[in-house]
Amino acid sequence: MVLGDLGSKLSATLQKLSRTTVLSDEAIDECLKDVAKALLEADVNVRYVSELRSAIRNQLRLDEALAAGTNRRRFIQQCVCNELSKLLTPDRKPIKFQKGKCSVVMFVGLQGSGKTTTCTKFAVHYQRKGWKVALVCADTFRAGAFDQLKQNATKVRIPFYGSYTETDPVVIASEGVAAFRKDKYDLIIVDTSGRHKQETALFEEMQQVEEVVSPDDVVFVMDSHIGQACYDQAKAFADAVKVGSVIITKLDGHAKGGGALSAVAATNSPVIFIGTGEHFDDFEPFSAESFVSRLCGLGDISGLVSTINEAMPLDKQPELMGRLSKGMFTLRDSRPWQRGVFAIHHMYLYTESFSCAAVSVRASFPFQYHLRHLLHLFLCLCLVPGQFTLTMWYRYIYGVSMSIRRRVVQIIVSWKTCLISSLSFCILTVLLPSPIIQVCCVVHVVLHLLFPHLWH
Ligand SMILES: Nc1nc2c(ncn2[C@@H]2O[C@H](COP(=O)(O)OP(=O)(O)OP(=O)(O)O)[C@@H](O)[C@H]2O)c(=O)[nH]1
Repeated sequence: MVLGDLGSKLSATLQKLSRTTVLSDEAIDECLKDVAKALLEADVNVRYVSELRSAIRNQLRLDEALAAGTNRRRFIQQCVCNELSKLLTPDRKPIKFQKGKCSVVMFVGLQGSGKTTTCTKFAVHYQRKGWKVALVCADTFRAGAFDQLKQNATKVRIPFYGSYTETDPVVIASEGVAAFRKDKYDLIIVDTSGRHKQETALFEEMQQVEEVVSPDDVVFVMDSHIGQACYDQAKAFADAVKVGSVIITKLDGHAKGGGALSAVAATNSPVIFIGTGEHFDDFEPFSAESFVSRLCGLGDISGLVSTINEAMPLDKQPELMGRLSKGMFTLRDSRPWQRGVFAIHHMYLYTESFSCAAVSVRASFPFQYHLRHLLHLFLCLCLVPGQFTLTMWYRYIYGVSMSIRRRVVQIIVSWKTCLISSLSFCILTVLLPSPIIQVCCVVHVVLHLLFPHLWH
């Protein structure tokens, strides 16, 4: 999970509060101190941390007016989440593009922040929705920038515009945008050179590009590793051009990520996507509530629902709803959905949302501690072989009585299945490093090897 470090510290703090027997003022103070410490360590700007702390304090003062029976611990956890969400939700709403109306988006940011890669990811995201998308390379500063964009665009089959001979980015940008506008593209994405706030000439050039292409949105691309320096850099860009959205990149590494909060505050613009890897699929739409909820370990049911909506083949949904309403939903029915989840590489998010949701019912469900592992196990059994049904359990039991000779023959016959499922489990063990899963995986692989006929 992105921002894993900050997330685990925040959820540990909030869980510590839930375990406190007497919820005294000291316990609350200590909780707020731990939250502030976790945020500071994650490079969140000092000013915002102290603002957040006093905002939570103010909300807690209202606590006295709470109706009897309200769970104070839950209320405090909710306050922390709400205030963090507020920090990530500026007044300005994300700009909505319309298919059929030609929109231009200009990408700006520091050198090496990941603009060119993010431009392609952004283009791919809209291309998959059926939009007509094009890329323009207005980066003449870095040698090889055009080649990089050309390579990326060719790989994903998106038309592009750039020049090896023209050195003026303003000319390239205006020619490229005019050409694609003429061809009625839905979305034209302009990549610009990376620059630093001290480079006045490059800043002026960026303003000139903005003037000629008149973008509908200017996206500030920020590397999540830059830490406390982020606020000043983001502010310099926001003062120079009309930044309307932010994309945070490289959240897959060891980034502390608190800079995201600073970038939002400095530009007063929402984070629209996050980059979580070098591949074009490593790109996630950003929702402040879901993000903060997962960060605080409170589960993300709305995220799970939207993931399911994305993953489930649309033509299967009415049929599925019908079966659900008749109480006829079986493991077999959930299979296309599971495969869909795999297909869009959301497995991690999916299990994460589930397990977080399990943690959130901790108070009301006595076996909740094991629920998280059971859910992982369930997913592991259902998802990986993609063939598991309840009847398999019975076949396991009957398989034990088979003769050794038949077992050996079966193993030889179905070695491919064994190999694939063993490899799948090894990958799963790496993805979900929980001891129970590891034991289950080993047992499962052994059973596969001993009774391979069960998978036919
Ligand atoms: N791990 C990781 N790497 C990324 C991500 N986004 C981009 N990168 C890598 O960061 C490096 C720089 O990315 P570029 O897209 O070339 O950056 P740029 O902002 O266009 O660079 P300039 O044009 O010099 O300003 C490349 O090696 C990318 O593969 C991300 O989300 N995660």
